[in-house]
Amino acid sequence: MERYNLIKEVGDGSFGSVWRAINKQTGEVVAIKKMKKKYYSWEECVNLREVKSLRKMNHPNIVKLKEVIRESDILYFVFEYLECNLYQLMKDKQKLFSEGEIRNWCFQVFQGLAYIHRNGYFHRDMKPENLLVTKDIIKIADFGLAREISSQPPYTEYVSTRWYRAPEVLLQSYLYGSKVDMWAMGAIMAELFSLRPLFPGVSEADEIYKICSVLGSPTTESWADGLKLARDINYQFPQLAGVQLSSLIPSASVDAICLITSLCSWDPCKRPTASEALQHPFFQSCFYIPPSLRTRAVARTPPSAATRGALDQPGVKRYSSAFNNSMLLNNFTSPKLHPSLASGVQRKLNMDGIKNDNSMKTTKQSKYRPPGKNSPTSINMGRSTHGVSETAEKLANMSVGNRRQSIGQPRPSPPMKTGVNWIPESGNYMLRPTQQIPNGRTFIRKVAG
Ligand SMILES: Nc1ncnc2c1ncn2[C@@H]1O[C@H](COP(=O)(O)OP(=O)(O)OP(=O)(O)O)[C@@H](O)[C@H]1O
Repeated sequence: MERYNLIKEVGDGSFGSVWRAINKQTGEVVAIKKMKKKYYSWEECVNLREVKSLRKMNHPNIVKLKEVIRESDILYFVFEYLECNLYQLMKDKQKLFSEGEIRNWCFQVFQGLAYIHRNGYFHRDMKPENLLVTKDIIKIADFGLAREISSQPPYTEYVSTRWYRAPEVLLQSYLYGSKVDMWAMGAIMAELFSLRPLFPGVSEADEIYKICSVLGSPTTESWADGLKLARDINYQFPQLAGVQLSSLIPSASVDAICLITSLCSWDPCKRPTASEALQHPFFQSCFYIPPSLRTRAVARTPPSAATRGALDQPGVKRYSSAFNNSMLLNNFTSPKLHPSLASGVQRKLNMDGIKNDNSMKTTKQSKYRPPGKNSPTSINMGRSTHGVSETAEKLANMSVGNRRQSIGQPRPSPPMKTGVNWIPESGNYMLRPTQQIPNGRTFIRKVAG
C-alpha cells in the first residue's frame, strides 16, 4: 500500500470504505476500497464474489478492478476512479435531467448488464449509488453481491437494496435470476426522470404496497407465479388499481414510459433482457461504437448494426417484434389514479416504519438520502434472521390500510421528447432546455433492507 497516497474518503459502504488515491509511481488516480472484514489468508480473498466476478469482467461500462492487495490481514481493492455516483448527481439536482442524458446513461448501463449476464453473472444490487459516472461515461460498480447464473439456487441470503428489489425477491422466491437487475433498472430509470424513487418502501411489506400502488396488484394474467409465491407464504397482496406511469413521470417520453413499464413487469419473464432493452425504440438514436473504434473518429452507424456487439446473441429478439407499444402499455393493469396517490406530493417520507423493519439500517436524515444495506453481517444472513418465515410473517401481518402513503402527485409538465443524439466518446449532446423542479423538494432516501 506504500505505492499509493490515500487522498480522501469518497464512500463508505457496508463492506468497506472507498478512498480516492494516487499511485505514487505513475500518478494515476485510483479508488481504493478498504474492506472492513479482516482476511487471514489469500484463499479467503480470491474466493470473494467481488474478486471472482470482477476478475473476469472487462467492459467499458464496468468499473475495472486493477489490483487486489492484502496487507496486515486487510484487503484492498484498487479500482479505476470515477468522479461520482448517480445518486450524488441526482440528490441536489434542481433541474430534471434531459431525456438525452438519461438515454445515454441507460444505454451504457444496459450494455454493461448485457455483458455481465452474457458472461453468466447477475449483479443483484443495481442502484444509483452503484452506477459511477465520469463526464458522459457511466460504469457499473460494486460486485459484492454478484452471483453466477449457473450457481445453484436457492439463493437464500439477503439481496439488494429495498427500493430497487424485484417483487420475486421480496416474495422470497428462491429462483430469481438476472431479471432482478432489469427490474432495478426500471426503477432507476424512472428515478432519473423524476428525481424521486419510484417505489420508496419503508419496509419490505411497504415496498410491495408501493409497487402495487403504482403497477396495480398482480393478477393471474400479469404474474400467475407471483400469486402462487404469495400463497406459499400466506401473503395477500393489497388490492390496488395502480396508476399511469406517465402521470408519475410526466417528463418521460412515450418510449421511455414504455421501456420502464416493461422493465417493471411483475413477471420476471415479461421483463426484457438487457440485450432486448438495448433494442427498444427508446434507444433508437443511440449508437454502439465497438471499443476498437472508440479512439478513432466517430462514425454514425444505423442503430441495428451499431448495437451488434451487444445484441448479436442467440435468442435475442429484435425489439420491433418483441415489443410494441400497445403490448407494453397493456402491462399496466389500470390507468385509474389510486386515491392514495392523488393526495399530494410527498415531500418527506414517513420513516417511522423503519424501526419495525429489522432489515433496515437507520441513517441520519437529510434532503435525499442514499440507500445503504445492513451491517455487513446482514448481507450474509441466512433465513434464520431474514428467512422466509420472518418475511412471510411480516407480509402476512401487514395491514393494508395502515400502509397507505402518497407517492407523489404528477407534476403538470408536458412530456419531454428530446431529439437528442448522443455520440459515444464524442461527449456531445444537443440538449433541450431542462425542466425546473419545484423548490423545496425534500426526499429522505432510506433504503437498505
Ligand atoms: N471506483 C470508484 N471510483 C469512485 N468512487 C467509488 C468507486 N467505487 C466506489 N466508490 C464510491 O464508494 C461508494 C461505496 O462503494 P461500494 O458500493 O463498492 O461499497 P460497498 O461497501 O459494497 O457498498 P454497499 O453498501 O452499497 O454494498 C460508492 O457508492 C461510490 O460513491
